[in-house]
Amino acid sequence: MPVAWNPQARLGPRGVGYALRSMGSHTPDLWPAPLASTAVDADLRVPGSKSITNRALVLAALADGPSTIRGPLRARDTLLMAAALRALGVSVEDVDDDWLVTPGALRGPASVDCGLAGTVARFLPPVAALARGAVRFDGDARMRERPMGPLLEALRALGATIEDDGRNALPFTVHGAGTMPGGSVEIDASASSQFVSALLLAGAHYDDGVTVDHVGDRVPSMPHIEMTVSMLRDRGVDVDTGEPATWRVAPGPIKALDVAVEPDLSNAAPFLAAALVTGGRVRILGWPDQTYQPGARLHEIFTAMGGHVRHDSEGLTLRGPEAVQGVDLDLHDVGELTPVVAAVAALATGPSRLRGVAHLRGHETDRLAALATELRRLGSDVRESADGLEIRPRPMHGEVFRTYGDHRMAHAGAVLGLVVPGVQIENIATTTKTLPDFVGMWTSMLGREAAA
Ligand SMILES: O=C(O)C1=C[C@@H](OP(=O)(O)O)[C@@H](O)[C@H](O)C1
Ligand SMILES: C=C(OP(=O)(O)O)C(=O)O
Repeated sequence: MPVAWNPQARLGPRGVGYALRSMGSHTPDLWPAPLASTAVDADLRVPGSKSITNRALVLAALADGPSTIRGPLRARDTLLMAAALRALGVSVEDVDDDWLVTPGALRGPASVDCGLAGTVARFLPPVAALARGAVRFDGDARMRERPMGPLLEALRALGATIEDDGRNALPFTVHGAGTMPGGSVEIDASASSQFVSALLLAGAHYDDGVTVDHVGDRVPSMPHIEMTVSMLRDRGVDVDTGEPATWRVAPGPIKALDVAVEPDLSNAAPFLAAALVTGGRVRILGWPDQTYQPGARLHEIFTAMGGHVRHDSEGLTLRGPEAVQGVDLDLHDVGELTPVVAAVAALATGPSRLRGVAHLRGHETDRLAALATELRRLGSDVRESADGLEIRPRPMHGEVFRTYGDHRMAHAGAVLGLVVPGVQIENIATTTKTLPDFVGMWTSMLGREAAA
């Protein structure tokens, strides 16, 4: 019989009692999350960053010559981006593990499937406005609900013709005229930093460039905008960030550039969390010295939760503590880390407050509602506020953990399943959005064969 996990028990999450779990047959769409029979001890390499790969693809498509993207992520979000660029007339060829991107005249008619990728849905309409012809955008049912309005309005103000059904959301058609006037625009980017990144990525090809003024509540995920600015500057684009909440991209060429993609540090989060909650050790190989990825904050966050983190030339190593500590954190800048941090918080010895992340309600699912529901289902005491979660750890028990088509919900469930017997994750395949083989990596981290 499965035993319940109890944060108050002195045994702590490393207790051998967790190791027992029925290995019987399971419903095909439910993945029995493996328990850690001992403290995790592993060295891992995670695939390339989604955010860097998709920016590199867009910039290579707009560049003045061919670019090689080394070690790109090949997962649903980036394969959709590559397919969309091909549909627009760009050549994206596989060369061993790399992608060779050769720009072509952007043209419609074309159809773009955004799937559930915010980066595809937000970064490509400003590019499609530069194409000659009609470019139709659509995506998964949930992508039709994710915020798009401020970006579409901004593009219209900059000279684009966009036809939609009056909801200012997917599906819509961008009628590209081959050129875009550009200029200055105000936008409320409080729902997504991707609105700003999108305008900056294409803006150098607009006749007057683009000046984006954010008006509204603070912009989330600022490191992702800094990543955009830095990748533009690496390609010779003049970006002025002198005034707060204003970005100006001067018109001009985007230089072709060969780049190596950093590992995806947000996807490293569940693996590092595995060391934290089992009192083990995980090293992520090739952790960059300098990065704009939000995962850089994991060092500080997991240290605050009791982990011992060391970054050296080999990678980033996390050693788990005897007991995980609760935290009070503003995750506004690094919202995509929230699901995994919430899972660890539910396994802590004290309460946690995660705040500043109202924009997560517009992500792959309403992540605040989803986390509150699923953590409660397993036994936690969770209070959902407008912009965050308060989590009071309680003894947890095995249950179905629903993912709502959200890869990071699946990561959160897997972390819980390491120490809570009997957790079954619905639709683990949703992890392929940004990681081609989460199950394989997870089970090999635990020294097991993949069973899904
Ligand atoms: O630009 C990017 O690559 C991203 C920006 C962020 O979006 P939001 O600002 O909408 O949170 C982040 O959550 C997303 O995973 C990736
Ligand atoms: C919010 C996320 O994705 P997207 O790029 O689809 O917005 C995410 O990966 O956590």
